[in-house]
Amino acid sequence: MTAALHLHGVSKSFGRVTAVRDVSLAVEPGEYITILGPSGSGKSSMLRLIAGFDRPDAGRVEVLGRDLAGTAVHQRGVGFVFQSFALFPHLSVFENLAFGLRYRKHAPVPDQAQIGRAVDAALALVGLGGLGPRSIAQISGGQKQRVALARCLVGQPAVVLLDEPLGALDANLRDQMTLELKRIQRQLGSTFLHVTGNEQEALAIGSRVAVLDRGALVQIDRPRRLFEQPATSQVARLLNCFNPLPGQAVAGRLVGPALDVPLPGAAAQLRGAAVCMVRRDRVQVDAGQALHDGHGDPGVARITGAYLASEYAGSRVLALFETGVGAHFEVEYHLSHRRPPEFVQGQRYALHWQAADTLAYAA
Ligand SMILES: Nc1ncnc2c1ncn2[C@@H]1O[C@H](COP(=O)(O)OP(=O)(O)OP(=O)(O)O)[C@@H](O)[C@H]1O
Repeated sequence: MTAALHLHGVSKSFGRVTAVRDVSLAVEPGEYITILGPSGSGKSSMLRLIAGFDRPDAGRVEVLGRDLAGTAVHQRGVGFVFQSFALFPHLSVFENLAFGLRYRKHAPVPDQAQIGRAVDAALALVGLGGLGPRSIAQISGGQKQRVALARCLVGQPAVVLLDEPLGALDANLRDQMTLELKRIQRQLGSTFLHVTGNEQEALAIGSRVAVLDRGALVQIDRPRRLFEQPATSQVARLLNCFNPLPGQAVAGRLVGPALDVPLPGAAAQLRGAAVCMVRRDRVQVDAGQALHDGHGDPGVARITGAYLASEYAGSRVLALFETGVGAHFEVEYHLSHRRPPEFVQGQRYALHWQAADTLAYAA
């Protein structure tokens, strides 16, 4: 099957900064790809190269098998939704959508009735049927977001690029639009690339998630696999649900001043500087045997930590411990299936988990 979008070894530098580093990526028609990366990892630069706002220094971009080198922005079959929406404030909602169809350089639509049908269909698709006559000043932020999306979709692009599309919305609207974006994409069956710095958004929306780290594509996987098997410690950090434990790998164990845990499986072969990643919701806390070092059971990893505080976040509680290894160690309790005990501030506890649940990486 011809990929909807195919990047072949695409790179782009600005002076000394390499914003996009040898990225290759094939996206099937109908896929919803989220692109996750920290600030400055090259997410927007990658979208801009696909849209044709910038030219790659090396590599090529293809849409539906067509090499886009030298193809102008408006002839690429690619639509772009800006975080700032970039709507025409003096035009009505209807005219914001109609403008592009009427005046675009490639295949403009002169027929008013045809424009009307296309605009109405796009507004209905994003849930704004009947809002065409309103001025942009008379609609809410969430509605502006939908208008920006409809304006992109009305041109029927083969690939839709969304640059942090939910960034300007408050939390409730963001959740609502997360579902809406997926529904709209499914209904259209078109191909979406959606940039975000938010791991929950990336995992919730993407059929696959592509992770960028310093301009390089370090992993692309289905959300569940990404979550369970992050390819690098950087990917694991980005997912924001692991405790990093830095140390030295020696004879099948990760050791440090306050650390001595078994390395699981093939990771037992690691030597030298390494980091273990421990999922916050996989950790058990025992008050009774706080200082027992756990060497007795090779299947269990254990460190000790002094309880600091808890953070309540609705259906979850995060308990924080000072272990002397790296940053604060966090234990997550999903209240639907376990409750935290009454921790005593300053008291030391044993923090333990199945060694097989540890992820380990060379540092
Ligand atoms: N036009 C430019 N001129 C110079 N440097 C640039 C330009 N565009 C991007 N960069 C640099 O390239 C790197 C990647 O930037 P980019 O905006 O693509 O990252 P990002 O992942 O989208 O970040 P954010 O999430 O903060 O928007 C950064 O170091 C940035 O400063």
